[in-house]
Amino acid sequence: MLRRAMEYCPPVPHPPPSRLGFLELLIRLRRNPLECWSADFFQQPTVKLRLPFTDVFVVHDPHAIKRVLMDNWRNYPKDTIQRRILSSGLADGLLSVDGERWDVQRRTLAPIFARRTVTSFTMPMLVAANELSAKWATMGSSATLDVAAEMTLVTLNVLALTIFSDGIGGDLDEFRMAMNAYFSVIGRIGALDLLGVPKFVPRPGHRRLRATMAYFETVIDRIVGTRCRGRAVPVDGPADLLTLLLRSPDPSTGRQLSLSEIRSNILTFLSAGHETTANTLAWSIFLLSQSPEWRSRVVAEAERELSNPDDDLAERLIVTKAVIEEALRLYPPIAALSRTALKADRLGDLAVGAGSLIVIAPYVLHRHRGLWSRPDAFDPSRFLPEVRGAIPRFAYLPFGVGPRTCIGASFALQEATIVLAVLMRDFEMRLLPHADVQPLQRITLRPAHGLPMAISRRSAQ
Ligand code: HEM
Repeated sequence: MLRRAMEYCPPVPHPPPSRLGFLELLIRLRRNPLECWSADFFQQPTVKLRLPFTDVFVVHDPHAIKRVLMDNWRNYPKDTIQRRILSSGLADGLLSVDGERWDVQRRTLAPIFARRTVTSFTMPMLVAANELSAKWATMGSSATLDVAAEMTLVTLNVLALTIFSDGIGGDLDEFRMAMNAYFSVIGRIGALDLLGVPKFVPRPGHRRLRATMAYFETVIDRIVGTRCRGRAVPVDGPADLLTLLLRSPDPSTGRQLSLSEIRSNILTFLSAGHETTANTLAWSIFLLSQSPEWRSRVVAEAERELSNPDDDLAERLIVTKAVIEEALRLYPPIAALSRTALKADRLGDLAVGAGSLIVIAPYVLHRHRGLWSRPDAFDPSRFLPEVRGAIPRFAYLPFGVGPRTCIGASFALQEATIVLAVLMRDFEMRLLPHADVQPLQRITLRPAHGLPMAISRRSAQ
């Protein structure tokens, strides 16, 4: 009882008590889609809505989720809104392609993200975490920083070190600024998208987006060109993702990815793996700043395990990983997934017409009253190995599920675990008193006003 009274429930927008009208829905979708979920969505398994242009099924019934994302997944391709929001400009990458092209790319890329390859990236992940720690250590005894922005630096650095181990070959800051510009344009759901206005009708900011894409392509082409002449990859090339991409044949046909597919996939990994993991880290640090109990457990584990940095390091950081998984539950970086029904289907008792829009929102699912106890409370113990198996399989989907599940899930979990452990071992991080921390859904779910914190070295205390 006492424990419950002390439980920390982190900030979220207060759900409107009743459904929103269409105009209010449009306004809130543009401002912050999290504000659209009225209280009933957190209680009902599946909700059918009629919008002017289509029926929408908001699906949080585990059986129906299984049908849409696994059993009948070919009937539910990504819809145009998700395609535009998540993958603008990444036309040939795994996130965007469908049908036969997706089959080939997924088969070809799967071994690159297999467990053994990912654990071999422990060292570059540690290098990036230690570089950030060394930078913070030079900043004096009580520096103040936007920790959310710092996390985007470290995750971009991890990707730079694991994709191109010999560096981006230019200015990492310039690349990061281009990434920020890219995300600020693609992250907004506008009325033109909701009303199904075709792609050729210009959206605000999209001219700038084309210039940013051209910049990325030039940088990546220069790196690929330096690494290999034509398709000849040096046999002693570095053991990084670029080498794996250049070498990987499709296991079924032996065909290699084209240079354009390689370029799109590098860009896809950079954009799909950068902000998502950065926000996971930012939310984990924020949640730990509010919980002395979990903070000291993570610090004790980090001090014990980081002294032995083998490839299995992340697997030994059990408490740290539980905190990250709880942060992914409360603030899932991809807060909503959407699909279109190609043909008519049934989801339980409901008939779904061809062309209907299906929305599955991890943000709602993870706080669903019918699936979780104390859904709004921060409690990483739900994810400790002895009880984790009790979480229903389709109740927790930070990485999606089924054939189109996130290919980088183990990469992201390993990276976030290692970086969080290093920073918690080395620093005390306190939220500034005036900080107003609120989640905002753009392309990813991030703290709306950053995460201003006072940082001081733990060894110096
Ligand atoms: C915490 C970090 C991450 C989260 C929360 C996340 C989440 C997701 C989700 C929810 C999907 C499925 C979307 C859908 O079904 O519509 C997805 C797909 C994908 N993710 Fe991640 N992701 C993360 C990190 C990464 C990383 C590090 C990479 C690569 C380096 C990556 C690459 C991809 C790709 C390529 C896909 C498309 C897979 C396909 O369609 O076959 N992600 N991610």
